[in-house]
Amino acid sequence: MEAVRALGKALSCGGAGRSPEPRGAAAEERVLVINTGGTIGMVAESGGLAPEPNKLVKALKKMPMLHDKAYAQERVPEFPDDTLVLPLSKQNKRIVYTIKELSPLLDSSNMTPDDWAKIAKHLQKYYEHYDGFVILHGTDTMAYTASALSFMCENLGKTVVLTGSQVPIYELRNDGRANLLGALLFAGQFVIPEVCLYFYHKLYRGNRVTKVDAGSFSAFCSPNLPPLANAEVDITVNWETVWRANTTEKFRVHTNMNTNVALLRIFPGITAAAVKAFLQPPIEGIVLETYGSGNAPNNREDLLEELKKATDQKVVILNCTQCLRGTVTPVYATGQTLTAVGVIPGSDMTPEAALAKLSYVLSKTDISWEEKREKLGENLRGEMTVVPTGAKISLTNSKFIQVLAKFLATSCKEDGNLSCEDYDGRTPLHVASSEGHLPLVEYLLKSGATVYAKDRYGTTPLMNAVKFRHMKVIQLLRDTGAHLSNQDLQNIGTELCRLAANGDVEGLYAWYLAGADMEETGYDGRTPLQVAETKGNSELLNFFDQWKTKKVREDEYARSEYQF
Ligand SMILES: NC(=O)C[C@H](N)C(=O)O
Repeated sequence: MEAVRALGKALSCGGAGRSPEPRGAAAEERVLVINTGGTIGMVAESGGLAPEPNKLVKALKKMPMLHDKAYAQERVPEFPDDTLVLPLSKQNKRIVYTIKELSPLLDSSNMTPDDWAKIAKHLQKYYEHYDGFVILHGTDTMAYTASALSFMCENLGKTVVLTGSQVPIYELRNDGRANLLGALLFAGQFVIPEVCLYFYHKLYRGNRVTKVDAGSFSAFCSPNLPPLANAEVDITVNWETVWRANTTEKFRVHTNMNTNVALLRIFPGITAAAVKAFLQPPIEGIVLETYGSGNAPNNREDLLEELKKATDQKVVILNCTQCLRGTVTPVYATGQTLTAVGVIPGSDMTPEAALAKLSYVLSKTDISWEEKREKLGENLRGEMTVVPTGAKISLTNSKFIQVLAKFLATSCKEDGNLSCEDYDGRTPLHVASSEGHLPLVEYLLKSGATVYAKDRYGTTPLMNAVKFRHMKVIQLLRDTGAHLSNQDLQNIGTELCRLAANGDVEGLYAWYLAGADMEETGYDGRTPLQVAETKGNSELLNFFDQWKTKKVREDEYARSEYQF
């Protein structure tokens, strides 16, 4: 934790009295790059291409498109050794990125669910310290990792982008530079709260991709969902497609995936003995890769019997098509037979996503076998297309959005996106938080608005709520995962001391709820409590008393009768 704090300090824009960064500089966005290996950082060895540890940062520092040396040298305080900075982007942003190299670096063919867990734990550990995340990964199993992480990351609110390359970044002609740059720009400049995969100018939903080409820079495709964004002459985000967590719960990772799962691809003449052997314990779930729109022979009693026996034994069988594109439908009798023996239709999921989903759902210990089967048929992370049942208010209903936007007195530029911004980059959530409109804040969060949106000045909805002291809104935003950024915490000690000097208990309380450390010292080295003690204000001392004796419990405060 200390190391993280130190890093935060080094990356924050300077202490009191220091010039924070080169004059006139743009806001800095911070991205953590987790390097797991893959071709992007490989060198040729006698046994073939293999990842080379401790080489990437040094090499990137010599690439002007990936490191602005002049800016880094002028920067006060200086960046740590593992931290680089991109040249100023067209959107006037400075993306500062830190590279964490996992050990050992892996060819992705060597990866296992333990490695997915390791990545997920890093995301959890550093979640509040960075605006976005890039995961450098080999292409061979990138679609599996992206799918798995999409389920393991629950209530994700920040952008996570996997990328890699087909040719090492150290070679003259390579795709690594462009892929890394694109991934950094998306992770640092957009709140796309998904596990994404960026490759060859396109940002995809991670659980929708599959590797389709071993010899092309365009290695991936997303057969059943258009890209989330395109990085061509302009960067265009397809906001209508972006998945929203629609939650007021905090980010967490689920890492104990069930490994008793497998993929079984049927083929003409497959024997019942092979299927039987495959379905033996400890197997708990399989993805059955079938023909066309989910078909398997319905004239093979022996085969169907083995499948039926397995589902009776509570083995979960999820049906996916072998076709690259298309979906499992109940059009054919040969498909319906499978459903009759207990096989679950898997819609248009890729086998990679279906396997990861199976592994995730089966690992849940708090739900029954029937509930697990039900969950597998639900769209959990945008991994499959479901035909909506019943009329619901749709976020794609632009009239609805416009009415809401009007109500919020903001001008909405993009239809159907509750995180759309006005000229100053303010979203409806910024406005509702400033106004202290709790039901509306809750509604927006449950409708997919992001707590991590920043306006033109880098201000978040949480800071708006702190400024106008809307305690319950602060609490709700915090519950949803909002946190103070380094920019917010600049000179925080001095601000808290100022509030203490003014006897402003309400102001202190707002910062406290937002997560500020009440022990930060001001410019003169005193803590807010020391300032309060010299004041002798009883309400102030009472506040600090409660804080000190841990009587001030966040949830009690926000929801209780405590009145200022
Ligand atoms: N292009 C690549 O990254 C392939 C490599 N074998 C890997 O998956 O690690």
